[in-house]
Amino acid sequence: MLKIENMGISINEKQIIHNITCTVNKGKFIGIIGPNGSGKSTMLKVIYRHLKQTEGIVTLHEKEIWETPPKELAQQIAVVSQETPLLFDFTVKDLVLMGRTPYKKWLSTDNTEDYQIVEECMALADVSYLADRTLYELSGGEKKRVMLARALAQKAEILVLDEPTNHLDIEHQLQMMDLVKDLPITILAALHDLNLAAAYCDELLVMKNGTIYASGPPQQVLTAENLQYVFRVNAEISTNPFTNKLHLFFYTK
Ligand SMILES: Nc1ncnc2c1ncn2[C@@H]1O[C@H](COP(=O)(O)OP(=O)(O)OP(=O)(O)O)[C@@H](O)[C@H]1O
Repeated sequence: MLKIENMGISINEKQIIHNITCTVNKGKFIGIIGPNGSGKSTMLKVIYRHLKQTEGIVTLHEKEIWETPPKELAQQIAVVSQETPLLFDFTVKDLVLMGRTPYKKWLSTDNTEDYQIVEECMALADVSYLADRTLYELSGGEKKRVMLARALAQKAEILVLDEPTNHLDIEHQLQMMDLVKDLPITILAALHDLNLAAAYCDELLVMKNGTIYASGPPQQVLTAENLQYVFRVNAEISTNPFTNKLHLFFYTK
């Protein structure tokens, strides 16, 4: 269980996020939504230890994440961030294999199991056909899927995704969401597409001005009133006739 208590972070004396308290239960798909600049990425960066909180604590299995050795944490939390690493000369296969690093001892070589996991994760992320290409030769969406394959190869119990569907065409957006939804692990994803968030997430954290404004199942938090207050748009709440999931229509006037 991931627990965040009174967490906040200030950068150069500017408070970016504050008073974040939430518990993420095992196996749940948690969506983080909120307008631009509301603090979604910053909150995720603290969770995957890219930034250190200046207030409060973040624990995984009751242990403060900053007390966990990096290798051990990498076995527990995998990330697909918004940035692509500058590893342009590596082939896709090699990049995905890097996901196995947290399981390696000093100077140990990759084994059959590692290669099997790499093949399996490339297939899941639909990038097997790119295996021998370098990152430099890929489109934005292809890179995103390669980064997902690498994160999957990490076999972590929590997968953090910062705008995972950004750059993806509609087929790959749905494929990505279907894939992560079916994983037997905890997912924490910052999402801009509120209809995807409504359709796939078990719970949503709605952020505004650096803190959590509302949280709960999509039906509970995606109300016209909340959407007007948080996103400053009008919304008609409906149901997708094909999936039976919540569907939102937006308008401004
Ligand atoms: N390193 C930094 N130094 C100063 N301010 C920062 C830094 N990183 C983020 N911020 C500011 O913190 C706020 C929250 O940023 P963050 O990237 O977390 O928002 P977000 O909700 O993910 O936004 P978006 O939807 O646009 O990706 C923004 O106002 C941003 O300008």
